Amino acid sequence: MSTSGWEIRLSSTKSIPYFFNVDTKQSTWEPPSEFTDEQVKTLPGAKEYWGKPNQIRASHLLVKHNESRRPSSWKEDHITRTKDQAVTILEQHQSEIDAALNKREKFGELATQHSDCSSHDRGGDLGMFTRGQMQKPFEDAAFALEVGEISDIVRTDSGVHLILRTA
Ligand SMILES: Cn1nc(-c2ccccc2)cc1C(=O)N[C@H](Cc1nc2ccccc2[nH]1)C(=O)O
Repeated sequence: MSTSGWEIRLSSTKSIPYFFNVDTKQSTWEPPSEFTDEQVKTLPGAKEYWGKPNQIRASHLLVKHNESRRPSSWKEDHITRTKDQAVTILEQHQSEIDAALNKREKFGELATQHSDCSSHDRGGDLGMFTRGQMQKPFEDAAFALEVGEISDIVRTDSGVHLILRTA
């Protein structure tokens, strides 16, 4: 598979890298599936985004509760569920993901439908981040994951999360 015409650009709204083909004008958030990791790293623009040391990429599914730092979201103006109720909801999502054939796909579907984070419309994708950018419990859990791995339930001031490391 030729990588000709493909490059990595930064999405203006979400400062998330995406893949653009200057010849065909195709654009995609994920590298074209036929590209090897090595080919992705040779694309124009790759050095700036994949080259940064100690940078990872992750998606998450957040369920907020009445003690959350900001107990509202795109879904509910005023979130009143308790922390225990939020954990129970997240455990139900965790069971669905565990039972799914394609866990990454199921994770993205559930995050899009149910995450209380504004990243829900990107399947929960938070883009690339380094240590020092996210709340500590989230950072420690995300950096402890292997690429493709999903965390257990993680508690932060924002609520309770499942995290999928994607890069
Ligand atoms: C840290 N972050 N990145 C995005 C984001 C990233 C890419 C595209 C759209 C939104 C949203 C947020 C964010 O703080 N969202 C908060 C909820 C939240 N709290 C978090 C704590 C840790 C990690 C992610 C988190 N998301 C909100 O919507 O109330």
